[in-house]
Amino acid sequence: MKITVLYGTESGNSELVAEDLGAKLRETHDDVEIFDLQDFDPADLTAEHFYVVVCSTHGEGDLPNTAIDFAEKFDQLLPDLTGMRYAIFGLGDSFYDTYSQGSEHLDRRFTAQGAERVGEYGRHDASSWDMPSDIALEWLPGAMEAAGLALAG
Ligand SMILES: Cc1cc2nc3c(=O)[nH]c(=O)nc-3n(C[C@H](O)[C@H](O)[C@H](O)COP(=O)(O)O)c2cc1C
Repeated sequence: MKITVLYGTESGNSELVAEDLGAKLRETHDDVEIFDLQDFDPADLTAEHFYVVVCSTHGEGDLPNTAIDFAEKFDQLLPDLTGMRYAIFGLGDSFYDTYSQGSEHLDRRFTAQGAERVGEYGRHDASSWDMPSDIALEWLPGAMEAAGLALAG
């Protein structure tokens, strides 16, 4: 199955996570693409692909810069996402009351349009000592198992 990694970021952490998850996925899958959400048209979402979504939180629990236009276009289009499956990994900082809510704006939109989230909702807390990619790479195998997709050990 084709896998598309989508990321929304403001200061680059989610991009690094997306690149590292993409590299891990490419060890097992031939067809893995990675897009910044600002370069991705919501009309291109399809049940033919499995999506791994990585997105941070900015403002007060808001989407990061590179995801804002995508969300606006999505709301105009309201694509039928029936049959589409995705896993999601959110970045945030538990210092904020609005911890990790940025990615949830995408999660809500996707499920409202009929897509199915699989696996645990992944999260990285910038107040922890952990590197975002380390936590994301620990999260990925469970998400891929829930999706029924293989991953190199
Ligand atoms: C100005 C600013 C506002 C932020 N607001 C929130 C927030 O409301 N909730 C949250 O959980 N994290 C918040 N964060 C933390 C970021 O989500 C976190 O640092 C994340 O790793 C950034 O990822 P990115 O580089 O992909 O944008 C904020 C960070 C900054 C700099």
